[in-house]
Amino acid sequence: MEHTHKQYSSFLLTANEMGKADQAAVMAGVSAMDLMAAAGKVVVDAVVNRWSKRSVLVLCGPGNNGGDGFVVAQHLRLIGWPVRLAFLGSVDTFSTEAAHFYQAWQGEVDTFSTDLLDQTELVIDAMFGAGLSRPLEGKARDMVDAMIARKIPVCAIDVPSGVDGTTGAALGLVAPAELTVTFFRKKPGHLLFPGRELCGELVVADIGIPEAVLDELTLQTWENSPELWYENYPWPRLDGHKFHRGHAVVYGGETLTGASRLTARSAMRIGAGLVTLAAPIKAWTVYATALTGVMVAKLELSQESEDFDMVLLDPRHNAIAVGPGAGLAGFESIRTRKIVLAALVTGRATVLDADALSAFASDPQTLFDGIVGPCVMTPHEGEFARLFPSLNQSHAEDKLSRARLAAKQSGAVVVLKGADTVIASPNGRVIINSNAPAELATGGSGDVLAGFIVGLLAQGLEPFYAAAAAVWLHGEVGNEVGVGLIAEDLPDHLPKVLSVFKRQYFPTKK
Ligand SMILES: NC(=O)C1=CN([C@@H]2O[C@H](COP(=O)(O)OP(=O)(O)OC[C@H]3O[C@@H](n4cnc5c(N)ncnc54)[C@H](O)[C@@H]3O)[C@@H](O)[C@H]2O)[C@@H](O)CC1
Ligand SMILES: [K+]
Repeated sequence: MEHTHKQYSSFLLTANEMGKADQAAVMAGVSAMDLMAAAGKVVVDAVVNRWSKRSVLVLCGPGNNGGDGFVVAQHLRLIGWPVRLAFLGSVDTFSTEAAHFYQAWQGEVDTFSTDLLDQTELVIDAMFGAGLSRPLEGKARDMVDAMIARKIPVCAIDVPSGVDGTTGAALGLVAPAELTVTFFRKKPGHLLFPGRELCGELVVADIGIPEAVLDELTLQTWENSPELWYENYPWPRLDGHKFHRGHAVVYGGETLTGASRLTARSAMRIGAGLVTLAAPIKAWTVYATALTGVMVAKLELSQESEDFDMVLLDPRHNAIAVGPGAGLAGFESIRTRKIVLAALVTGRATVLDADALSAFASDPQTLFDGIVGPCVMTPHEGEFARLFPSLNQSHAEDKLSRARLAAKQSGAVVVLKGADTVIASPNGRVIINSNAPAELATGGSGDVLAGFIVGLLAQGLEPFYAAAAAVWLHGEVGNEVGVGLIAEDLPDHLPKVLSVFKRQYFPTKK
């Protein structure tokens, strides 16, 4: 991805990068004082937009987040809101700007005590933002404890205090916000759980940092959005032919035949020109009866992987998916491994999901060594832990870093699934997805995603974009179907979602 203007809005900045953007803005002539004044002002705008006049307690911490709090308090006071302010720091260690707004505050500065919550209807959480380095302790912790117990509505500045803006981790106790106002761009922690949930509604406001500062940063993280990949999206061409739209091959297992059928149907729906489902002979009739638009190839007993090789001899078969329903019981595991390695050795674009990943739990390196071409792996957390034991959750790495390291280690694009799916490329670029509804967490949903990815790979989209586009469309279809969703609905509602997407991004295309 180049740093084109179109992609600017989906950039995500870590706390460190945000600091650099801030410095670059100051170098470009924007005053730090103006930035803090603007930050406070946009928070007030968002507060007034959401709540009617009520008694407010502004909790200010020792850094610039606290400085923003002083600006907010003063503005709210000027428009007639009852405001009290408590400060957990010392003006002597405040930055010049924060000290300026401390001086400008015309009200009392109360000592930091939970008694202040008694007459409070709204808390402005200006304790810690991007500078948080450890869990809250002492008075700050007691305050958060009391805020949680009393369920007082909170508006957080930048992040709810205690949330790491870069990783979304909660460093200890956090009072969830109803509204979080952040500046310039989102941070990964606004999208990654638990941070995402703790933020409540998120408002991203302009505070006068020039867009051009982004050119000075080497950014590698984006929020998933069609902005990133729509220009590459493979729409059917009028002068096209089904062979121009690729030919996906999906391996179907012997027992759970529903999984790979969903994958094959999804690959068709997303526009693969042709789809062949290759299945062991025992299950062949099931597939042949159930599938209409999808061709079914027979893999003879005991020579399934050799027959699979034969299917792949046809150079038009340009994308392969293995995993959904592939099988792990007894010898099936060995067969699944052989099929995976047969797919990979062709060097063609391959999606590996579910059993294709778990089959290599005992020696993941064999799998990684086999990856010689474009490959997308789509583990959920359980599969990820089996394949990357050194990166699993208990090792305290955040989701972003784990996905990034896994992609580097394996050489594949890694789609680490969940409510906050992360798509990582071996070259370090990462996209966080944010449009998936809870309804998508249902059996078969992953099989559909694998089908969307392989269908896009068949049409020539590069793996990182194919994964991102598929994950986004999967989320959109989930939203379209909503409550009561079952996986079968997903491919069949895709046409509607695609036509909305097409109208929005390609208004002139027929
Ligand atoms: N980046 C930007 O462009 C702008 C940022 N602004 C604000 O500045 C904030 C960042 O300011 P800072 O870098 O000063 O960081 P913070 O205000 O988050 O806090 C930093 C201070 O807290 C201390 N600290 C960290 N964790 C602690 C803990 N658990 N217990 C006690 N003390 C702890 C640090 O030692 C440091 O003194 C942002 O979150 C935002 O609210 C705005 O003022 C305007 C512009
Ligand atoms: K905060």
